[in-house]
This record gives sequence, structure tokens and C-alpha cells, in this order.
Amino acid sequence: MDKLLIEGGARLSGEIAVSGAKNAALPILCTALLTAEPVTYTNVPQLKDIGTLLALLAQMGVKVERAGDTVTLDASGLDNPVAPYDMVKTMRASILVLGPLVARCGEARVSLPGGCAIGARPVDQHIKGLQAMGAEVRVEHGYVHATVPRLKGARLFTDMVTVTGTENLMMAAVLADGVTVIENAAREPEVLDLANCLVAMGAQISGAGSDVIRIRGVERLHGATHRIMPDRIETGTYLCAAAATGGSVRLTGTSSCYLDAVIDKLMDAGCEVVSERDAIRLSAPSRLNAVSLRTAPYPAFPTDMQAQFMAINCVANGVAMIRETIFENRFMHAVELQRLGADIRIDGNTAVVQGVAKLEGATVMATDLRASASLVVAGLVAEGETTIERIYHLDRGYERLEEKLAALGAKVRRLG
Ligand SMILES: CC(=O)N[C@H]1[C@@H](OP(=O)(O)OP(=O)(O)OC[C@H]2O[C@@H](n3ccc(=O)[nH]c3=O)[C@H](O)[C@@H]2O)O[C@H](CO)[C@@H](O)[C@@H]1O
Ligand SMILES: C=C(OP(=O)(O)O)C(=O)O
Repeated sequence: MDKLLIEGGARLSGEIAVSGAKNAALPILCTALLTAEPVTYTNVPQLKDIGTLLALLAQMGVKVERAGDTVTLDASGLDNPVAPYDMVKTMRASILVLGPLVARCGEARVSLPGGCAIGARPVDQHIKGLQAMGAEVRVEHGYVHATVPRLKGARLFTDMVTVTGTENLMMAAVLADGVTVIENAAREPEVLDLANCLVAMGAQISGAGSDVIRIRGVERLHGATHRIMPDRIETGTYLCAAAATGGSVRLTGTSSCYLDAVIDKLMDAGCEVVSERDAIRLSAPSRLNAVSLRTAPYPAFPTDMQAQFMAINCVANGVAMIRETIFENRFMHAVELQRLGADIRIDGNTAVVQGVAKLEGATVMATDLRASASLVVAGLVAEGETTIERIYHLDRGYERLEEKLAALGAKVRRLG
């Protein structure tokens, strides 16, 4: 199993390009299921999760062509609306095929993605929404079976803000008979990016990006070309890495416009952040101030950046309170950070981080994607060598991580 070796202490500086967003690409690639015409997607990141999704689509009968960051999908031969357990178990986002399959084929059999390290993550809201649109849905033997002659537009209200739930129901509604209104919708930029792709394919959607989305179903969608938005979490992670090391970096192919909550906190920590049209520059002081935060749905502070901010607080000046309100088990990085010498106390969904003067390198274990990112950030500032095990988690969400870090001057290498 691959490991990452980091020799801490280098101050990051220089320029790197940010990749397309994993969490936008995953739902957006599923839009191909909604049409018999080819759809081309650009700025698709080369990540393990994307490979898993493309393999899943291919076994359904979708023709997949991939050249660099461009993917063309042709679902004219879609003949197997099934997502088997073996392909779904490694990636929760595979539930995103459910809505499009029911909408286009009138049936779907999709394995429940199951629990994962950061929480139970049920999909009851996805199911409830499809039922409200007239689908007959049964959960049997670990699979969601859904059938319906044609979905009907409905008024949907989710019990909590759910990102992939909103995305699944929006994709189901675009081919439904009549108007669907999703209330309490997720406002994440990735939901808006998905809506933009669907509109380019002929869907009628208004309100995406707000908490009420209105969709008028159409008879069919057509092919289109869509560019995936930049990855705001990858952007935030490199900003944290630079900030922790007292560095000065410029990130290109990205934008600060979806990162207000994160950039605010970096500025509170003492960083100077300058937004350009398609780039962000950050310069950090030699020691950051501690910054407290509370995760919540967009536009508030993203749960996917909580672990990286815990890492920077470990070496900041002062005490930070970090409250996680989205996932019930998203502090697993804390014990690993403690192995590096961090002072962290967990009390329910709150972590109290007392900054220390220095961390020391050690062997640590990655437990999920962003937990792993926090260990990278901590390893970059720790004295001596840090070995991060189980980095397959990182490969789910960070394209060419070692190469990008090395381009900023980090001493990092992968051991196979
Ligand atoms: C591929 C993708 O885009 N993943 C992101 C997406 O995950 P994902 O879409 O899975 O997360 P959700 O927004 O659905 O989850 C929010 C909360 O709602 C709960 N819930 C959700 C659906 C449901 O049917 N029932 C239910 O109880 C979840 O357990 C969680 O506690 O949003 C999360 C929250 O911003 C991010 O951390 C993930 O990176
Ligand atoms: C939790 C994440 O992803 P996923 O929903 O794909 O597990 C993430 O991107 O941090």
C-alpha cells in the first residue's frame, strides 16, 4: 500500500494550477445518463473516484472516451440500469446514478452505498423525494429498487440540507412530467454547476444556488459540452498548506468567489489573501493566530475544510474551538494529529485545539479523504519526517498531490 513521506519545514512558495472539482464532476458525469446524445465534459480531474464512476457507467452500457481532462460519454446504448455493490462500496457518490436512471429508464437497481468513516450518511431523503415523484421504491438485500412509468413533478422538502440529495432529485426532475420544486435545497456551488450543465442539455431549471429550485420537466435532453468548475476544497487545502508553513503561493485556474468563509478565516489567522480573476494569492506570517469555526451548509464554513483548519490551528498562537455540525464522526484526524504532538481535546462535536510551538514527525494513518489532507498539512510543518499510511484516501480527491506540493518546494515523496 502506498505511503507518503514528508520532510517538514519547507516554506511553500510558487504557483500551481487547481484541478476540476471532484464534487462537481461526480454528479455532472451522471447527466450523461439522461440523454441518448453524447455529452462532453472538460476540466475533469484524474482521480480514483472519477475512474470508479466511469467504470460504473461503462458497465451500464455507456460508451466512455477519455483524453486528458476531457471525457465524452454516450449513453445511447444504456441497457443495464444497475449499480452493483462491488462498484459502489468504495464511493458514496455512486448513489448519484439513481435519479438519472429512474428518470430515463423508468427503473433502477442501485446498491446502498453503506456507511463510511465520517458518519452513517443515509440516503433516505433521496428515496423520499423519488417516492414523492411517483416512483415505487423498495430497499431489499442492500439495494434500492425504483420503478415508475414516468416521474411526476412534485413539491419536495428535504429534512436537512443534502448536497447529493438535491443533485439526485434535480436530475430526476428534469425529465419528469410537470413542475418540481425542491425546497430546503443545498446551495453549494457544485449544485449550481450541475444545473448549468443540465440547462446546456436543454433542461428548464431556475433558482439553483438558492434554497428553492424549480424544475419544469422536458420530454428529452440533448448533448452538450460543459466545463467542470474548479475544486474549491483542493484550493482551500493548498491555501492551508501554504498558510501553515508561513508560505507565499499563487493558485491558478480557481476563484475566491466560492471560498468566502474559508478566506475570511485565513485572513483572521493573519494571512494576506488577494483575489485575481482566475487565481488567488496568499502570503502567511511566520506564525498564524488560532481561528475558531463551525461547519454548516454553504455559504457557511465547509465541513470538507474542517480537518485542514484543525491542522493549522495545531501550530497557531492561541486556542481554537472547532464545531462539526454536518457529520457525526469527522474528528478522526485528531488522534493522528496528537501523534505529531498536537494538543487537542474532543468534547462531543467540538474540538478544542491549543496551539503548540512545534509538531514532530511521526508515522500516522489516513482515515478518510480530508483527514488525510490535514495530516499532509501537519506533516509539512512538523520537524523531521512524517509518514502517512493508507494514502489511497488522498487519491480519491487530490490530483497529482505530490507533484503539486513538490512544485511549491515541499519535500514529499510516495513510497509504493
Ligand atoms: C460527492 C459530494 O458532493 N460529497 C459532498 C456531499 O456529500 P453528501 O451529499 O453525501 O452529504 P449531504 O449533504 O447529503 O449530508 C449532509 C447531512 O445530511 C445527512 N443525510 C443526507 C442525505 C440523506 O438522505 N439523509 C441524511 O441523513 C448526512 O448523513 C449528513 O449528516 O456534501 C457533504 C457536505 O457538504 C460533503 O462533505 C461531501 O464532500
Ligand atoms: C466527504 C467527501 O467526499 P464523498 O462525499 O465523496 O465521500 C469529501 O470530498 O470530503
